[in-house]
Amino acid sequence: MTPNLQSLHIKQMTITLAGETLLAMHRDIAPGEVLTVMGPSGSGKSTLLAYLAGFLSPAFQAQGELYLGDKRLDTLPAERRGIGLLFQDPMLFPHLSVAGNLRFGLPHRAKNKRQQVSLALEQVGLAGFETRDPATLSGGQQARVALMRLLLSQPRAVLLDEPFSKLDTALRQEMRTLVFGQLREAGLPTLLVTHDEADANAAGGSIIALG
Ligand SMILES: Nc1ncnc2c1ncn2[C@@H]1O[C@H](COP(=O)(O)OP(=O)(O)OP(=O)(O)O)[C@@H](O)[C@H]1O
Repeated sequence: MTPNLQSLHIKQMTITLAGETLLAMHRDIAPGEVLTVMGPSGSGKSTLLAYLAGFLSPAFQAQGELYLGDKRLDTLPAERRGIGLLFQDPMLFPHLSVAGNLRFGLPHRAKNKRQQVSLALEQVGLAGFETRDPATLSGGQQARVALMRLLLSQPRAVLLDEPFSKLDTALRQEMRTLVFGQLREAGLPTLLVTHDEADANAAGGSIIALG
């Protein structure tokens, strides 16, 4: 089934903190596009991600609207927005096997779960890893499982928060190619927050500088 690809629309967004404007943005992110956001500490990168994902602290006031295609998101709670997140820590569940972690990503109604999990592992060079305990995987292998758990959850848009910063240099380039390749192939609008210019270059899209 081909998913219905849609753009993410950030419309007239202004976020204020104690009466001061912290962030303002008006931007569309097309299917398969990666928009990179860079900026110094305190410039509002985490705040932007929290606004988009739906867990902005009540300390902030947000104005504007957020849409995925023509569906309004900013009035929906986080779990109904269809936005997937990938952080610097893979955050695999330690009490579940690799397959259990991937099955967790799959929607309840998904068919052929076992097959989908095996296929996802094959796609990232981890065929046969189903029964492994995540703690026995290398950092790069854990990052691959986290990526596939995200994709299996069928997000409609993706937020990446410094996703490569914990990986060593050699692995970092490999993971950039894998992550951006998979997200582009899936046609997902993606927003990347990073301090690393090499991440931004690998993402291949526009760059917004905050602060
Ligand atoms: N819950 C909160 N209540 C009040 N102020 C906050 C809260 N969270 C963040 N801030 C403030 O909002 C501003 C933006 O913070 P934010 O965490 O978004 O920056 P950042 O760009 O992600 O920084 P870093 O790169 O250090 O993670 C900062 O001035 C910070 O002190």
